[in-house]
Amino acid sequence: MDPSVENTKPGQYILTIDQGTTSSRVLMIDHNLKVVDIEQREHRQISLHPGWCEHDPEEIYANVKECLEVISLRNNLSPPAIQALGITNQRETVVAVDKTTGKALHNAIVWLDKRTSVIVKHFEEKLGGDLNAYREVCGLPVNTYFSGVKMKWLIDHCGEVKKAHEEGNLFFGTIDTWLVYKLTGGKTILTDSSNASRTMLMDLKTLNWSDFMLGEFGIKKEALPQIKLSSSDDYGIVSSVECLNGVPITGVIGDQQGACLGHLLKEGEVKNTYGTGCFILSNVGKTPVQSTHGLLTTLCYSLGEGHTYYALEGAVEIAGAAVQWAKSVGLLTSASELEPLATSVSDCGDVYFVPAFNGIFSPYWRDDARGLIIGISLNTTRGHIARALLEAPCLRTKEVVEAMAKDSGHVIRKMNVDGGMTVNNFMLQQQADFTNIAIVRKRETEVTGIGAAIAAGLKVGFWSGVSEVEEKIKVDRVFESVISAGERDKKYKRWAQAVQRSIGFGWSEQEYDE
Ligand SMILES: Nc1ncnc2c1ncn2[C@@H]1O[C@H](COP(=O)(O)OP(=O)(O)O)[C@@H](O)[C@H]1O
Ligand SMILES: O=P(O)(O)OC[C@H](O)CO
Repeated sequence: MDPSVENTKPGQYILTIDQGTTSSRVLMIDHNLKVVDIEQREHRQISLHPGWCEHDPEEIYANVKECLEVISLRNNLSPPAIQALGITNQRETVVAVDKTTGKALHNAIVWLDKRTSVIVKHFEEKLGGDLNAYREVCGLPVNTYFSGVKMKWLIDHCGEVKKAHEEGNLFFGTIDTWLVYKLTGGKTILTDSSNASRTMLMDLKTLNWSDFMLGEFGIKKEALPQIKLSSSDDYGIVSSVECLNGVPITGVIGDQQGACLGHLLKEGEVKNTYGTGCFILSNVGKTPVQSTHGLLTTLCYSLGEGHTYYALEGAVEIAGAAVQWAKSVGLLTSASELEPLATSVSDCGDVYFVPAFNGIFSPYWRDDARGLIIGISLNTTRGHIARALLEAPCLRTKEVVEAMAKDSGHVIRKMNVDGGMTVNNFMLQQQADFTNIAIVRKRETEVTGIGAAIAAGLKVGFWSGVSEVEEKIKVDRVFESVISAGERDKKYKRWAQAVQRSIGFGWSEQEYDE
C-alpha cells in the first residue's frame, strides 16, 4: 500500500475552520494532510451604500457552529478523535464587541469596504501626502484595506462603540478573535501575529501593539486582543459547541499566511491563493523587507521564537469575485462553464477585463479605479469575455511578481498555487504563460485550511515536527510557459493600457452617517 494514503493515526483528525469572505468552511483533515470531509455555508454580503461591505458576525458564528456540528455528526466524531481545532480567517475585517454583554456592537466591516476613504484622505493631509509614512513601523500604507482605519471609523461613527471604548468595555477583533471568543464561551480575547500584522497597529519588529500607531489612530491598547506570537499555541478550549467541548484551539492564522504555512513556504519561495481576491506572498526570511514597489511588508507565519518569517505581499482585490459577478449578471450560469467558454476561442480577441470593481490594490493602491471591459468589437463573443475574465487575475499577478522581483532582487522561477479557482487548468496555464514562472499545484487545493491544521496539529503533537509534515505535501501538477517572450510582452503592454484606463474612473469619497 502507498504509505501516502495510509492514515498512520486512524480515527484521529484535526478540524479547521476556514472563515472566508464569501463563506465559512470546516475541514476534517487526517494524519496524511488529506481533507477527508468538508462542510460549507455562505453568508450575506451586506452593502448599505456603494463601496460598503459588512458581514453579520453572529451569522458567521452560527454558520461556523453549524458546519462543526454537521461534520462531527456525519463522521461520528467526538473529542478524543478530534485532536485539535485550527482557525484561519479572512484578514483585516473588524468586529467591535462589548465585553460586558459579549455582543457585537456593529456588523463586521469587511476588508474590501471603502467607507474609510475619507479617513485615508485626512491621513494623507496630515502626513503631507505621504501615505507610506508608517511603513517602517507597520509595513503597510494607509489604506481603506487595513483594520486600523475601520476601527477608527467605528469609534467616530458609532455612538455605542465610542462609549464602550471610552468606558473600557470594548474590544476590537479580527474574525479569528471573534471566533475564538465565541467558541471558548467568551473566555479568551486573543489574536495571532499574522492577523495583527494586518491592522497597521502592530510594530513589525517587536510583534507587539505599537503605542505610536495606537496614538495615531486614537485607539486604546486595552481595546485590542493579546497578540500570541506563534500561530501554533494554546488559544483556549471549545466550550460552546456541545459535541466539541473540551477540544483545544491550537492553531490561529490569517488565511493568506495559512496558505503559506500549508505550502511550508521556505525563504525565497512564493505562493498565490486564488479565492475572492488573490494574494501573492513571498517568504523573505527572518527580518522584514520594506517594499519600494507598492507591495506590503507583513508576517509570513510564526511557529514561535526563532521561527518567525516575514513576507512581501501583493494583494489583488478581485479574482473569483469576478466569476461571481459574471454569474450575477447572467454572463455565466456556473464557474465550471468558464474553461470550455474560454477555450472556445483561440485568444482573447484583444478584449481585456480589469475587474477593479472597488479600487485597485498592489502595486497601485488607487481607490478611484473601477472595473472595465475594453476592446469590444462586433466580433467579440462570450468566449472572448470569459477568456479575458480568466486572464485578469493572471495579469494582475504578473504585475505583483514583477514588483516582488524588483523589491527582492531575485527572479521568481516557481510559484505554489491554491484556492478555489485553481481547479481551472486553463487559467493556470495562462498564469505560467504570462509570467514565465513554473506554476505548482498541490494535491489538496484547500491549502489555507491545511496550514491552520499544521499549526494546530504541531502544538498537540499530532505530527512530530515540520519535517514529518513536509513528507505529506504532494504536488498534483506543474504548468510551464508555452508562449514566446514576444507574445508575453505584447499581451502585458495591452493589459497595462487597460489598467491605466480603469484608474481614475471611480467616484470621489463620500461620507455617509450611520
Ligand atoms: N472552474 C472554476 N474556474 C474559475 N473559477 C472558479 C472555478 N470554480 C470555482 N471558482 C471560483 O473560485 C472562488 C472560490 O474560491 P475559494 O478559495 O473558495 O474562495 P474564498 O476562500 O475567497 O471564499 C469563487 O469565486 C468561484 O467562482
Ligand atoms: O476570503 P479570502 O480567501 O478571499 O481572503 C481574504 C483576505 O484575507 C483579505 O486580506
